[in-house]
Parts: sequence; structure tokens; C-alpha cells
Amino acid sequence: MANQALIPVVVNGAAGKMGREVIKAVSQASDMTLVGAVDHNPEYNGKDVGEVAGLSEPLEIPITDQLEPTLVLATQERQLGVMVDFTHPSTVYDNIRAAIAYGIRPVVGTTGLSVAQIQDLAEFADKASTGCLLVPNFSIGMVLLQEAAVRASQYFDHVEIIELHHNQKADAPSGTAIQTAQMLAEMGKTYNRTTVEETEKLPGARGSVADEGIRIHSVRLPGLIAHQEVIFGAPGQIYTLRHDTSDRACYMPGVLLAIRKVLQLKSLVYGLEKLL
Ligand SMILES: NC(=O)C1=CN([C@@H]2O[C@H](COP(=O)(O)OP(=O)(O)OC[C@H]3O[C@@H](n4cnc5c(N)ncnc54)[C@H](OP(=O)(O)O)[C@@H]3O)[C@@H](O)[C@H]2O)C=CC1
Ligand SMILES: O=C(O)C1=N[C@H](C(=O)O)C[C@H](O)C1
Repeated sequence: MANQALIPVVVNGAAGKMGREVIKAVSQASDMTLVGAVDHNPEYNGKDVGEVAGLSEPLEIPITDQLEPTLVLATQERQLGVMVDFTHPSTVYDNIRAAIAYGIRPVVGTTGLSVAQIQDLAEFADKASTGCLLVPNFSIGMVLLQEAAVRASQYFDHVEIIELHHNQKADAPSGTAIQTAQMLAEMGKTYNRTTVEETEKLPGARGSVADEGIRIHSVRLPGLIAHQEVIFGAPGQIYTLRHDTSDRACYMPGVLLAIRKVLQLKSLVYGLEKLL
């Protein structure tokens, strides 16, 4: 492939658990070129991102803590650029706005954005006619689980979601659990109508209540990566859908697909399922 056809990619959060996987995946993709790696962890500032990601060869790209100058680098390429963001809920909103302001397409895995923030970003992307992808979960297994859950919701009126993650996770509930509950809520029914008066002897014992009565429970433990159960109940039966990750490589086909697809968009799109 001729050099000018390569998609320039900036990875934000490059030294993190997901960022390192993205560095490996992008550097091995024949239609992409890594132009910058950003991370605010001072331990990695100036270090070669290939070495930090565990590649056998350096990529000759030092990690910087300066996002905007790195976005500018991506604007100097002949192809439209993409920023992949796996950082932190506290910074992702500003990162997305900065990328759009520079005409760089955001592909965002970072969770924890509020509904109001997503709405605001959608308007911003719309006005700039710039594609932006927000994907709470890049694994195909989760897309399939969510599809099955939506189908099951036609037949079950009771459902609870349990999400289980490593204990370094900043936000709860997970973005995936929130999205799953939204999908079930959009089916236009109210779930979990109670037949008895419940008392929580310890606040939170019954989890949090999302739209349409759907309950979400969050577990955080070392030893976990990312897992989700959607449990449907009806008299005499339980239907359980479960997804487990054992390696963050599971997200990479979805991330690469999103990088390719975001270039064709002119507005904000939420969810990997919209790309399949
Ligand atoms: N959509 C999906 O499929 C998935 C989404 N995620 C989400 O992605 C996000 C990142 O997850 P994960 O990789 O596990 O987290 P990590 O903490 O391992 O990595 C995040 C990295 O970003 C850095 N960082 C934090 N703030 C900034 C900033 N302002 N600018 C630049 N870098 C910053 C962190 O530095 P420091 O350590 O110093 O804070 C860290 O190196 C989370 O929101 C998580 O929920 C995770 C897996 C899959
Ligand atoms: O923090 C994580 O690890 C994950 N976060 C995303 C979420 O909040 O849904 C996706 C996946 O669950 C892994």
C-alpha cells in the first residue's frame, strides 16, 4: 500500500493497559501509521512507545504528555487522522473536543461520560461534520450478548445485570452495563415490578436502578479483567447470558474496525453494533 493511503493514528493513554494493546495492533495494521503516543503518566514520558508496549523493536515514537501538539502532527499527514482514546473518565470529554477541534476523528473506548456530555459531543461533532465513535465495549462477544439480551427481553419481564471488573477500574457501573440497560429499556417496557415491599438493610444491597427498573450490580476484584452477566428470570426458569474476557487483545479487531469506519462518518455514533 502506498504511504499516503495510511491512516494516521494518535493513541491517547498509550502506556495504559488498553493503550499498549492498541499500540501493538495499530503498528501491525498495514493500512495505518502511528504518528503519536500520549500519556500523562510521568514514568513513561520520553520512553519509546514500542518498548513500553512490549514490542521487540522500538517504534521511534517517544511518549509525550502533550495531546494538542500531537494532534497537530496528525493534521500534517495527507490522510484524515484518528485519535484513539483509552484514558480516564475525568479527561475523555476534553480530549474528544480537542480532537474534533483539530479535525481529528476520535475513536473512544474510555467510559464514564455522562448522558449530557455525550449529547454535547454529538452536537459538537455534528456542527464540525466530523465522525466520532464512542464504543463502550469493542468485543464482538459483548455485541452478541447484547443482541441476545434484547431478544430475551421480549419474553422476560425481570432482569438484573452483574458486571465484574478488575479493581483498578475508576467508574461504576461499567459503560457496557449502562449501555446494555439502555438497550433493554428501549424495548419499551418496565422490568422488575415488585410484589413485596423491599427493605435494604445495607444501602446498595439491591444494586443501582437504571432506566425502566433494570438493576445493575458492580463487583471489583483483583484477578478479574472484564465480565458481565445478564440474568433473566420468570416463574420456573432463569436465563443467563455471560461474557468473559481473558485478554485485552479481544478488543483489538473492534478498535481497528472503528478506526477504519470513523473516517466515513460525519457525526457521532455510539456503539460497535452500529458498525457491523
Ligand atoms: N471500550 C472498551 O472496549 C474498553 C474500555 N475500557 C476503558 O478504557 C479506559 C482505560 O482503561 P485501561 O487501559 O484499563 O486504564 P489504564 O489506567 O490502564 O490506562 C489509562 C492510561 O491513560 C493515562 N491517562 C490518564 N489520564 C490521562 C490524560 N489526561 N492524558 C493522557 N493520558 C492519561 C493513565 O495514566 P495514569 O496511570 O498516570 O493515570 C494510563 O496510563 C477506561 O475508561 C476503561 O473503562 C477498557 C477496556 C475496554
Ligand atoms: O475498565 C475496563 O476494563 C472495561 N471497561 C469498559 C466498560 O466500562 O464497560 C469495557 C469493558 O468492560 C472493560
